[in-house]
Amino acid sequence: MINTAQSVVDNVLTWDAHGKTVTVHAFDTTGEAGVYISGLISGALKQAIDAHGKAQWIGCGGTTPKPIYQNLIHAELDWTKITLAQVDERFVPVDYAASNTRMMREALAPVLADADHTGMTFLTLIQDITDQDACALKAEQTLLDLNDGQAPLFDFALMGMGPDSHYASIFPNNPVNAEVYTTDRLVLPVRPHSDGSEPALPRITLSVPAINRSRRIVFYITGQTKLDALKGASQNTDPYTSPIGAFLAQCPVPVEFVWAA
Ligand SMILES: O=C1O[C@H](COP(=O)(O)O)[C@@H](O)[C@H](O)[C@H]1O
Repeated sequence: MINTAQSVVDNVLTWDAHGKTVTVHAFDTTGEAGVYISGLISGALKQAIDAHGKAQWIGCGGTTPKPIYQNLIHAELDWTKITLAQVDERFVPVDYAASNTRMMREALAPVLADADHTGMTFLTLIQDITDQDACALKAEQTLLDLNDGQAPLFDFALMGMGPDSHYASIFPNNPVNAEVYTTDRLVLPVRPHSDGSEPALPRITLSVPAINRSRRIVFYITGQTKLDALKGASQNTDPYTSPIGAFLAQCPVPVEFVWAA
């Protein structure tokens, strides 16, 4: 275990990282964590619908969040008033095994909009599978169209982090890191690495300024390896080598982590 000075109160771990406090809600099981996070999401969506008549949120891909999405379908929500967009995606057809879109559609199927539009709207970032740059531009336009040409404000962001400390499709040592924190773009293409490190596939990601346009940002991570990676990377704010550390340092809203052993 990484030796970061931390305090633990009522299963909440905290430590300092460059003047900010990293807060981790710890659970013994993924089942308990899943119930907790789906409660956070449904609460935020309900609150947004009550306040603005609609809710918009973003969700990550990978393997960890699938049970969260499967849990969420049991929430009593007016799904027709909700739009879910992706945090990031592999630039692959949406029926491929590697597709985050495929995973999210499968997990959320019972509440997704059908042909009659009675359900939650799901916006995939894959808006063009022939050209990665065009795909990112079209995905950005789709997000703008959702909000009468304005950049959207998300009511909730469900984020994940890999053991290499990448989040969204923002990986250590990728050239996109030079612009993804400061760009005016909402969506950027991410080129694959050729040295065998991740990302092996081309990707499409929301930019950091786009993710920052969230009222609440919650990362869900599991296992000791990821917790240790978070502790280590949170002490390094270099956007090139330590994506999550850089994200925490710049984020204008408090970021929360939920961790299950
Ligand atoms: O590649 C990705 O990885 C991260 C973490 O995924 P996990 O499988 O370790 O949970 C995920 O948040 C991101 O959306 C995904 O594209």
